[in-house]
Amino acid sequence: MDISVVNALPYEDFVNIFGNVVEKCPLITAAVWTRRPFTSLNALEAAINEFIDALPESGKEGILRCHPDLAGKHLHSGALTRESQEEQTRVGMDALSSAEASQMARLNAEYKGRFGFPFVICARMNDKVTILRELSERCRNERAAERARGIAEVKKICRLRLQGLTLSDATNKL
Ligand SMILES: NC(=O)N[C@H]1NC(=O)NC1=O
Repeated sequence: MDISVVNALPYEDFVNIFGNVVEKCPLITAAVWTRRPFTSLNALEAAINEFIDALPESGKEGILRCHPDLAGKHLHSGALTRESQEEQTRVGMDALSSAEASQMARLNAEYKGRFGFPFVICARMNDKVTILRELSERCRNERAAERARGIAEVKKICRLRLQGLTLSDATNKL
């Protein structure tokens, strides 16, 4: 997909197409539309990252709170966004053994109880073993370090979602 096509999109289309590159945060996409023209997709990604970095810590925590739990109740009820459903399924979060599922539920609850936001990790850059290990280790971090780490993972998820969109039929037909 040519960046000139992206730059020509009215904001309604821009938000429809790119609105979930940060999970359930279309406001970010709507805000960066004003930064057009982008010289490349990397420049669009950079504008999103700058917007996130400029938020107060409460805003960054808000972004984390928009993320569903990994292997949580929404995965099983089919209530996730399409992107999240794909990412979680691809890494086998829907097919955990009962021991893995209960370990994940226990650690997710412990993490949320400690920090007040959910554990976020870029599922597509991990597998279920590394996700469980990271979840267990990151429960021991300080809150500020975890906020920063979670946001770094949000940016990785965003990058992969942007790349996926530029290759997808939806955007190639624009
Ligand atoms: N909680 C969490 O990390 N959620 C996610 N990670 C990811 O790659 N997709 C998600 O929905």
